Amino acid sequence: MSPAETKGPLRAYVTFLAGNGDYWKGVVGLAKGLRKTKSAYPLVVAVLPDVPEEHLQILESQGCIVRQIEPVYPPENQTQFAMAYYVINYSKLRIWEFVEYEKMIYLDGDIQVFDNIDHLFDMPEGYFYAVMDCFCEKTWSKTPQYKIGYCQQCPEKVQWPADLGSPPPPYFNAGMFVYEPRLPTYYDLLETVKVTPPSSFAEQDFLNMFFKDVYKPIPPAYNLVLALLWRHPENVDINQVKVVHYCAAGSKPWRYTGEEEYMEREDIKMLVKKWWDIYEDPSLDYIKNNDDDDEIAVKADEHVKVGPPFIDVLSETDAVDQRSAPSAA
Ligand SMILES: O=c1ccn([C@@H]2O[C@H](COP(=O)(O)OP(=O)(O)O)[C@@H](O)[C@H]2O)c(=O)[nH]1
Ligand SMILES: OC[C@H]1O[C@H](O[C@@H]2[C@@H](O)[C@H](O)[C@@H](O)[C@H](O)[C@@H]2O)[C@H](O)[C@@H](O)[C@H]1O
Ligand SMILES: [Mn+2]
Repeated sequence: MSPAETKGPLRAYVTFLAGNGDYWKGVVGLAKGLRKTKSAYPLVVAVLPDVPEEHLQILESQGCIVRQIEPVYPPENQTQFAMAYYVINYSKLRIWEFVEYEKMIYLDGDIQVFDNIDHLFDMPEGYFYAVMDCFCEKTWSKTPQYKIGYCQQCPEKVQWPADLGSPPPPYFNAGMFVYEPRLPTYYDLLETVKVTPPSSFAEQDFLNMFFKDVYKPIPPAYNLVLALLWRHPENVDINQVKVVHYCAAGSKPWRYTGEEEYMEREDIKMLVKKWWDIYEDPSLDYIKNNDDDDEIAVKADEHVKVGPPFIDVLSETDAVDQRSAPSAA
């Protein structure tokens, strides 16, 4: 059934791919994982210009909708990001311009979905939904919360000291979130990033600041940040986990060696195997059928470019109306 005949507003999952390295394998795994859960929605991949054509064709062969985006850079800064490559993650902000979709679920390329989570699209509009992060890994060592041993996953363990003011508001991991692409929000994001000094967790810190008034935490089952397994096992029921985020050092399944700290754990080995079982399952490969001809899937050599023409068209019509509307999450 082509989008034109589909009932109701368009929805999709979306991920982000940059560089000519091996993250495309994560995206292929994600596409196959969503197919295995029988999700009703496609996977859009926002790709930077440095992603090789060969990788784009692999993604399209797996039924992904490839969308070219331009990079977004933070203002000039001397910041030491927790990981130097985090600077490219600001480009994730481009997914707010995919306004042909009424609602999207963003998933990092190092995430796998093991149970159907389509029901998240039916949560009330106007909020930004994501899972709370953990502050206990070394990547947080420069932050005040790490220095005093405070983590929002166990706020009773170390009280937030009064002389540091009020405790930090709930803070989400930006590897997975439910959001509503809207042009006024998109323009506001791009303008605000220009005047916001970067910090350790790059766009994740920025998004937490930007959406702090509409952020709604959802359970860790929807984005298991692996560190919770050894930092806060009491907060995790591994049998209830629907989405796994392979963000701990050494846990990217397609690069897994088992050598880094915690990587020899049996639960980590089991989750990495579960990822590989999907990645290598030929029955989960995309099979193009004639219905798909009407899909937005593009031919190999002409990736849909999102940019001025599309935005210009909108800005002559709806965007003006939308600007008067309150900006959604
Ligand atoms: O070389 C890279 C690094 C990152 N990413 C994308 O940016 C996301 C965020 O980076 P990463 O997941 O490595 O951060 P982490 O969640 O591990 O901190 C990845 O999942 C990918 O979708 C990418 O495509 N190429
Ligand atoms: O650019 C900043 C990144 O910040 C987040 O990763 C971190 C965070 O989860 C820490 O809490 C963990 O300790 C760490 O391992 C992990 O890499 C997002 O997953 C990623 O998508 C991206 O936004
Ligand atoms: Mn990630």
